[in-house]
Formats: sequence, structure tokens, C-alpha cells
Amino acid sequence: MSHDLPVSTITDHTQLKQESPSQNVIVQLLKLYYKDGWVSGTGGGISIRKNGFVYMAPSGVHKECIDPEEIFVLDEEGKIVYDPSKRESKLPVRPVKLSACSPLFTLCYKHRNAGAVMHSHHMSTLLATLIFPEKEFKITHVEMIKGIRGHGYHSTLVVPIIDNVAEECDLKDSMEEAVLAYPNTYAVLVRRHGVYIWGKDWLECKTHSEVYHYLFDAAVKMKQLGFDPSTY
Ligand SMILES: CSC[C@@H](O)[C@@H](O)C(=O)COP(=O)(O)O
Ligand SMILES: [Zn+2]
Repeated sequence: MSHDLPVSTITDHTQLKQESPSQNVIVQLLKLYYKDGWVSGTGGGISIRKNGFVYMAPSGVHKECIDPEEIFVLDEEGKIVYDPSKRESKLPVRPVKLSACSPLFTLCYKHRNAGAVMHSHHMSTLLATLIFPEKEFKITHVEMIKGIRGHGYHSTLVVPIIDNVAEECDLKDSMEEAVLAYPNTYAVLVRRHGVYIWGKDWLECKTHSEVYHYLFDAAVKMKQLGFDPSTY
């Protein structure tokens, strides 16, 4: 099977369907995530794994301004099978390199069978790591917790927090440790940096992303109001 071909007729995230080409899904979700403040200043990103291929946005570019043809395609072993910098085009081609998040996305595919992984720098993700100075973010008795697979209103939702390092790719070992140690989590927070969130496919990753961001935001506000998010 060959990898998805981008379909340029998709111009808005509301046109996305489960089976839309992964390049189009990535491009449209990044526009949406930019508006939400999740991928500003070129930071953050998203990757999709489908039918034996892995799709990833390029590194260090404005994530809301990516063309579907600029999405890298890798095989399941991590070998690049489509390099956007080498494509043939009548228009000028800007040089792009693979996202620095690639090893982090890859470990979620390997250990959690994820179908999509996103990385956000939203302010609430950074603040959530400050209100929990230990190694876990915890929140309980909030209706939206039900939106994370395997969790209910009465659950205590736990998200591991790992320490930030100077280079994104050097987060690999500590993130791998956290992913293996917390089999019920679909997110790992990175202190003073952001979060990685995944799901079984891009739709579940989108749901989880919205729910986790809501819960990080809620926890920060609860703390400001004098409530402890981890108790009821
Ligand atoms: C504001 S730049 C932040 C980056 O260094 C990094 O944290 C990041 O999330 C982006 O990685 P990228 O290589 O652009 O996909
Ligand atoms: Zn980052």
C-alpha cells in the first residue's frame, strides 16, 4: 500500500473525516491548534500513524502555515520514505527538516500502539507542571475526566511529569520511562515546557487533547481559587 496523497480540496477542519488523508488532517488540525495557542511560535506539533506509515510535520516552521506536501512520511521503522525538501515542484521548495519531536512521537507508537500523537506548548500545560512540583499531575471529580479512555467522574486522573532538557530529542529516555510506568495515561507533561498527548487514532487524540487541556486549565484555576484539584 502506498502512503496517503494530500487532497487540496480540504480547506477547513470541519471537512475532516476519519479517513481523510493524513497530510490534510495534520495541516488542518495545526491551524486549529494554533488558534487555541497550542502550537505558537513554531513550537508543538502532531504526527499520525496509519496503514504502516507515519506522517510528521516539519521542524521549526510556523505550524499553522504548512502545506500538505511538506509533511514527512516515514515507514514503521522510522525510515523517511517521502522527504518534502526533495519533492519535484514548479513552485519554490523551502528546505525543511524532520520534527525534533520525532523520537517522542515514535515511542508512543511503539509502546502504546498510538494512532496519533500531538505536542502542545499551551500555557495551561506549563502552569499545570508548576502547581504540581512533584512527579504527578492529579485531578478528580470533574465531569470532563470521562473524556479520557478508561476514566470516569470518580477516577483520579494522573499524568506523569518529566523534567525538561535543553534539546527536545533528549527527553526520549525519561518520557519512555514514564510511558511504561503509567499504562493508564494518554499524556506526559514536560515541566516548564508542555505536554505530549496521544490516542488510538487522530480522532481520539483530538478528543484527549481537548479534554486534557480543559483539565490542566481547570486545575490551575481551581488552585488559584483555593481548591485542591487532586481531592474532593
Ligand atoms: C519555540 S521552539 C520549541 C521547539 O524547540 C520544541 O520545543 C518544539 O516543540 C518544536 O519542535 P519541532 O522540531 O519544531 O517540531
Ligand atoms: Zn516542545
